[in-house]
Amino acid sequence: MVETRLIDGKAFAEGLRGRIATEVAAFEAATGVKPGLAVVLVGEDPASAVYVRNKGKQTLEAGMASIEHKLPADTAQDVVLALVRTLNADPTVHGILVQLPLPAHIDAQAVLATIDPAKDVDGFHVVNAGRLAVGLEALVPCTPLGCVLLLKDQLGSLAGLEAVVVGRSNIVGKPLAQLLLREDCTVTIAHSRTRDLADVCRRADILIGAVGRPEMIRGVWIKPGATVIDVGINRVEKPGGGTRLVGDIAFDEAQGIAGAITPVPGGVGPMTIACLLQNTLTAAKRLVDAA
Ligand SMILES: Nc1nc(=O)c2c([nH]1)NC[C@@H]1CN(c3ccc(C(=O)N[C@@H](CCC(=O)O)C(=O)O)cc3)C=[N+]21
Ligand SMILES: [Mg+2]
Repeated sequence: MVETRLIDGKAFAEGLRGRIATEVAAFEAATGVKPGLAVVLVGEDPASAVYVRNKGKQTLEAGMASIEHKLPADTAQDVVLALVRTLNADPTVHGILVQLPLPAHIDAQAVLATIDPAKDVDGFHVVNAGRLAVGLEALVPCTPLGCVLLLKDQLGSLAGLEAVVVGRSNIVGKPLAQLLLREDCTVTIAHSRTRDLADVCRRADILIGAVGRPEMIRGVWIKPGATVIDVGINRVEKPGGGTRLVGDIAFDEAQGIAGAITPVPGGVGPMTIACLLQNTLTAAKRLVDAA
């Protein structure tokens, strides 16, 4: 039995946001440019509205400008594309985030492809995905970046470790595998069709849940002492009524097995927003250097 450490992503993210705020102030003093983040929200998904509000608040707290565009759910795709082009051309905007998911009548790939890759602070444009894959300077997706920052804080060097990423999405699983490769991990991407998933997970020194299925990864799938990162944010019904958030990992079962684990909430989620602010500052610096 090991004592399982809690990885406090909320506290780490707070510290990171403080360091970013200091850098933003120095950048503005040196260049006269205040980094600006534009967030586009189409429709009224309540969870998305909460995330967008948190992003706006933390952007302002970091000393950056927050530009919010809220469009009705029935907005035509051409209108969204025209807004993105306007933001691409706006010199006060250094980062553009179009909140996903988009309503079904809008082709998300077409919208992402329209964002200037230099302002693509989500790192979802194919140019940034490709640049990450071939090892060029890129804007890197925020959730994977946050996971790697937590892992390096816990473990120091990740070189040679076995990492298993459960989940193959374009926004988490695939870019996270690329980042872990860059850290010299031995990387496996597992998913819903993986055979003997429990055995694959038990190989992992670093186990990452990014499938979006509540508590799917069980305690006995974890190698004793492994570092476990839970990307899942699933809202589930409580037995007595109401809802609560759970991750993709059965958190209670992991106690006494995992060496360390991120909680949900308070783990990866806050790191995602901190990394978004980091990417906005990075984009602003590169845009000013290129001007
Ligand atoms: N273009 C785009 N980029 C995104 O990065 C993006 C997106 N679309 N669509 C939605 C998802 C989700 N997402 C989260 C960000 C922060 C928390 C977060 O801060 N969570 C807190 C609070 C959770 C809660 O209480 O609801 C926590 O885990 O502790 C969660 C989820 C970013 N997303
Ligand atoms: Mg996923």
